[in-house]
Amino acid sequence: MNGISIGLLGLGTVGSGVVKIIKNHQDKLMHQVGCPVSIKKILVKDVHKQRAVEVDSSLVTTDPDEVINDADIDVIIEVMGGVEETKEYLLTALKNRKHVVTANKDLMAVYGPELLAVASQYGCDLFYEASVAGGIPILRGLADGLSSDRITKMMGIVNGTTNFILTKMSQQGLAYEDVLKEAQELGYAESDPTADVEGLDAARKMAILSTLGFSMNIDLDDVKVKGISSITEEDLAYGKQFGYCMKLIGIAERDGEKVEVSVQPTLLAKSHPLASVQDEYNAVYVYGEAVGETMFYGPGAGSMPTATAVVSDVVGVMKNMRLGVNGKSAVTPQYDKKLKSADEIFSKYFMRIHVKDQVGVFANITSIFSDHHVSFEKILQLPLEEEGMAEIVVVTHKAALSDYENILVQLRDLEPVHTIKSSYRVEGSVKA
Ligand SMILES: NC(=O)C1=CN([C@@H]2O[C@H](COP(=O)(O)OP(=O)(O)OC[C@H]3O[C@@H](n4cnc5c(N)ncnc54)[C@H](OP(=O)(O)O)[C@@H]3O)[C@@H](O)[C@H]2O)C=CC1
Ligand SMILES: N[C@@H](CC=O)C(=O)O
Ligand code: NA
Repeated sequence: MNGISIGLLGLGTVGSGVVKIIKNHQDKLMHQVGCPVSIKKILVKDVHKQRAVEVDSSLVTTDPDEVINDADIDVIIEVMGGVEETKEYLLTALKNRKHVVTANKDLMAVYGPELLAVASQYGCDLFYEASVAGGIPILRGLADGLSSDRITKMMGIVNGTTNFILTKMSQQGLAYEDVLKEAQELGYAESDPTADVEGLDAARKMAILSTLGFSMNIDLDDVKVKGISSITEEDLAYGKQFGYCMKLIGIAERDGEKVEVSVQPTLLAKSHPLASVQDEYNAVYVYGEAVGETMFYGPGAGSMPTATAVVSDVVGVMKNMRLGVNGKSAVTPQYDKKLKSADEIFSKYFMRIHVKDQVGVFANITSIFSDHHVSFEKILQLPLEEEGMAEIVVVTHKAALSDYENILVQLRDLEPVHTIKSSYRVEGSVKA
């Protein structure tokens, strides 16, 4: 090979990191792949925009055809985001027999299987390491490092923005809106941060992760999602008092042939390995039948960490080129999808409710729990400032999700119950 030409789609946070790594690590890249790597064309929306990195203005274009249809370009790096239009660009590129590297979880969570099939049909690689947990090599960890094992559980802090927000809120008492703004300024958040704070970004990553880890096509719609925007200071304080910390956790668990996948704010026992993951850092805890516990930790967002994963994928493409095995690494899922029903999903739960402070209320509430065979691990009642009102906080023992949901319905119908203020999944145990 005389050299590898790259077409870059996007020159924002990640794209500028890619340009810097290709420029600054040229020696290392040459050594790994045996030829120079250069960027031939860069697609942007606005050619006049000030960039975080210096690029020759002749490289920059607003015409996608100059990139995806350029016969001299070998590899397309897609770091522009978007779904439908972007998918069309990548399909064109693959059909033009260009290898593709993408950081786009929105795209891969929905069209991943289709794009991978087209890639292998045209003998091309399609790598997407940066789409899950930014700079952490988790997809390679699952596809290569743990390929001989049977994965039964994955728990991930896979969204840097929300972990940053929850860390600053609980450790420094900062306000949600202020910390979100800081996460946006630091380039962690998506251009519209709704997907971050409402859990959709993490859900997309969990769909990609569980599809690979469980070798089963998990669709985005299969992932139950709840975000962090309604978490209050009181929830964080009670969590702390009980020995837990609040994290947005993606959980993918397999029992036998059936799996569950969800993303939700979770109170984690402080002794859990994921509890120490702070700020914008991500981590994925993976349990395999043979290997036991493993944890992959690192920066899940930001320009240079994400660009590292992108350029490492390019190195993967180039190594495959030398071996003549491009397009052969995608493995079709081994299993048909089987999802657990609500009576097959078990967890502990935290609930905070406001009730009228009158005779018999406590007994009414506890009898609803016992009618559904759910017992308490912890329970607390405190008077509220409002006259005649009390707050009850419980942590249950493990219960079926179906039972817990029925309890919530019955509590809402119980006259002395004023509001169910919050309800969260709980992972791990805290002893007194
Ligand atoms: N930021 C992060 O930490 C991470 C991001 N990702 C993913 O990487 C991708 C890029 O993210 P990020 O760099 O943060 O995004 P930015 O918004 O910073 O950059 C997007 C770039 O793409 C260009 N672009 C967007 N739409 C079009 C279009 N229709 N036509 C031409 N150019 C377009 C923009 O052009 P212009 O500059 O002219 O507006 C910009 O340069 C996304 O898929 C994101 O989810 C993945 C992991 C981490
Ligand atoms: N917005 C995402 C960026 C990386 O995927 C995050 O905050 O994790
Ligand atoms: Na990654």
